Amino acid sequence: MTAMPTPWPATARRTSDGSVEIGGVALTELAASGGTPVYVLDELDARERARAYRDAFAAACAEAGTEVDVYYAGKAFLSVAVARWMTAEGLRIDTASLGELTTALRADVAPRDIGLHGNNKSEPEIDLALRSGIGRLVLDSLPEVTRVADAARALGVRAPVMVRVTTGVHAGGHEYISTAHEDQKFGLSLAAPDGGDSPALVAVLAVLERPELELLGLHSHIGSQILDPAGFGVAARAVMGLRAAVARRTGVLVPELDLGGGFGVAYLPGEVPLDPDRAAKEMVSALADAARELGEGDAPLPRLSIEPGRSVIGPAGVTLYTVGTVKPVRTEDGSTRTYVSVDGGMSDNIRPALYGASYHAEIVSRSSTAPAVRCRVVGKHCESGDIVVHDVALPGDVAAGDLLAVAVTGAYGRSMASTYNLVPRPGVVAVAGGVATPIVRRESVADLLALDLG
Ligand SMILES: Cc1ncc(COP(=O)(O)O)c(C=O)c1O
Ligand SMILES: N[C@@H](CCCC[NH3+])C(=O)O
Repeated sequence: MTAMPTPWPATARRTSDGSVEIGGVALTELAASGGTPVYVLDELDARERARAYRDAFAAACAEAGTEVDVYYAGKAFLSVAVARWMTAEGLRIDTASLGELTTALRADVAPRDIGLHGNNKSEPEIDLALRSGIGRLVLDSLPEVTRVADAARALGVRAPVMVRVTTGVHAGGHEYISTAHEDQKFGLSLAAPDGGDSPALVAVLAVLERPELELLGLHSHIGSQILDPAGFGVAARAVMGLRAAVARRTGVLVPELDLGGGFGVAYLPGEVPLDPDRAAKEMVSALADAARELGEGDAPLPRLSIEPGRSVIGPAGVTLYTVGTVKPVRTEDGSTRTYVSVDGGMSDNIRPALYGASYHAEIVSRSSTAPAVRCRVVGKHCESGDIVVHDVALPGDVAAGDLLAVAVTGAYGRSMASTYNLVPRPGVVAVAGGVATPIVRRESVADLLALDLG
């Protein structure tokens, strides 16, 4: 039995017959009993990653004399079971919709350990957040300050809030997933082009004027799939600057800063993920440097929070497909590429089509001594952009019936899945200690037809 290297999950092993098991569960058996495609989540791997963030940030913060809360960003993938794993490892849960919030509550996450994001929160979202007493709502615009304050007044509660700011730091893997540059929909800008108050400062002052709101902190999320931690430091300093401006103007020292998620992972063999220890040190030293430069002297550093999603659940997940049609195709440069079709595609993983994202795949039902050939793994949808893996070397004898696993699909796979072509969404199975536990049921055509009102 051989452990499989990055980007495969921690417990992935190739056995002596060449097939692969994860969490002690043979993928061939999993496919035979439940069918494919299926998302497989290595519980131990996900929990280890959650602990790594908790421990790295707790250590860096303790050294600097402050504390940290780690919120797992449920948008990466949330189910009741995953919410429970995360809280068992000491993480809180960050949600971004009624569905995510309801799932976290269904998992019995303590409401005070839940956060709610959204640039356009609905009335039912705000209402559920306030009624259940969640720990924080992250406000994203000036109108939302009024809406949440009014809703809190109507319910007779005080709403704990943060204000999300955009620092101008442009970081991350793709324009669509960078979130702190100026020309996009999230947050309130720190920039004050006309020399007046920045939109972020205006919103903070508006929060402080409403007694129904309790200002917990300032929030910055600069993007996703970030591999260089420097951007976190720049953002931390910028938010510390706003905190100082608020203190000068009002005397209020905002107690907490959330520096968001976005920690990058290795999708391909040989890639180096962002190390949680490095990210923690970068963020915390930037906070301490900024405090010193701002002349805050002995004042305590703000409490820190972060919101990792992808880096906790992404590498813990693989998608298991069955190979169907295999077709050699002549390319424009005169060479041959083998198109390997699988029984899923862009409906279970939109990231290659949406972001040009790269993935790694291997045959996991057997080993082969056949020389490798250049392959493109494609789905079953009516779209030529329905690509699962752009370029991968697979054994030349790859054939219908082989099982193929794609690595690092635990984040933004199932959570961004669609039913394009009325293809039902795959289920999610957690594997650990030799046991496979379905945690999200596979959708069926009957489920889809149940929505069709005729
Ligand atoms: C506000 C916020 N927090 C956390 C995350 C999680 O990001 P990631 O999954 O890259 O860690 C996102 C998504 O990018 C986000 O928008
Ligand atoms: N969905 C994106 C990242 C999330 C962006 C959320 N702010 C991805 O798959 O990479």
